[in-house]
Amino acid sequence: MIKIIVAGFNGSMGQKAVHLVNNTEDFKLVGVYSPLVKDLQPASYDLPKDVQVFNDFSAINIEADVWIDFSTPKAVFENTKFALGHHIRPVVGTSGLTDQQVEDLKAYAKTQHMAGLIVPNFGISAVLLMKFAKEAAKYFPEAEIIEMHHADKTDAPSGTALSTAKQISEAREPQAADNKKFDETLPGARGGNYKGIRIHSVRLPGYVAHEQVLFGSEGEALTIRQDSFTRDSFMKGVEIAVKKVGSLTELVVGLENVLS
Ligand SMILES: NC(=O)C1=CN([C@@H]2O[C@H](COP(=O)(O)OP(=O)(O)OC[C@H]3O[C@@H](n4cnc5c(N)ncnc54)[C@H](OP(=O)(O)O)[C@@H]3O)[C@@H](O)[C@H]2O)C=CC1
Ligand SMILES: O=C(O)C1=N[C@H](C(=O)O)C[C@H](O)C1
Repeated sequence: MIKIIVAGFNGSMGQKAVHLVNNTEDFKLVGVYSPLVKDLQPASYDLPKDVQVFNDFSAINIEADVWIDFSTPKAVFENTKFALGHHIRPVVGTSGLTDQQVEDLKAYAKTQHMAGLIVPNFGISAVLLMKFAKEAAKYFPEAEIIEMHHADKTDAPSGTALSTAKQISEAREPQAADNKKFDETLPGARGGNYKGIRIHSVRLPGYVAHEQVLFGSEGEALTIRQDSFTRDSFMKGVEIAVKKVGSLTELVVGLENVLS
């Protein structure tokens, strides 16, 4: 039995994660965490009666194997550190960790002799998009990313877009940073700049999570696109991550590392 805590259980993804845990053989929900939740009735969030509801770190004193995190970009670093420090393996879906924070967490995991998984995107379509983009970058070094999300998403760019940009930048020939002088008559028109890769973030009602990577070269172009139409589509990846995180020996980034 894998004993699980879900952080951010009251959010859109947290509720899906709670449902997944409640309905998966060998998974047991032992606790849920979200700081603003007070006097909550377990039934209102589809929580089994014996689940402990926590609204602050200091009260979390239960035994657990895995910490699923779907909280907020502001909270994810401290949450992950807490889990590692309490020997609960984190499976982190929350976006917003900077490259430096990921490095710091990896180093901290080592000092704690702990492992875990940070997953920018649990969707297989997104995992494949990143794999294909990395491959294409060897031949098409010039790339831009457009990510499109629902209007409630507070952070930009998406974690997936940043992860895609990181992988493209690591795969392509070293390039001079994008230092072309653009005359931005509307500031921000050229998007964010990750090591020379422009990222454009769209936030609109009706969308869930989508990304396009556009590669351009002399006389030709390649576009790779993925679409996540429902939040349920991420849950297969969460299930795999929770089942596989126990076999890892360090803090790892990317679902591809546990897909066989
Ligand atoms: N990796 C992946 O495949 C996916 C990742 N995500 C990411 O997951 C994250 C959550 O997304 P989503 O569910 O849509 O967002 P929501 O805003 O719906 O949920 C976030 C929840 O976290 C709670 N929360 C606030 N502070 C903390 C804290 N310190 N610790 C724990 N919980 C906290 C919030 O509670 P309250 O409302 O009371 O403040 C809220 O219920 C985002 O970063 C998103 O990008 C989303 C989809 C897929
Ligand atoms: O907020 C979301 O919805 C999503 N967030 C993740 C991200 O920032 O990349 C993953 C997916 O895009 C959905």
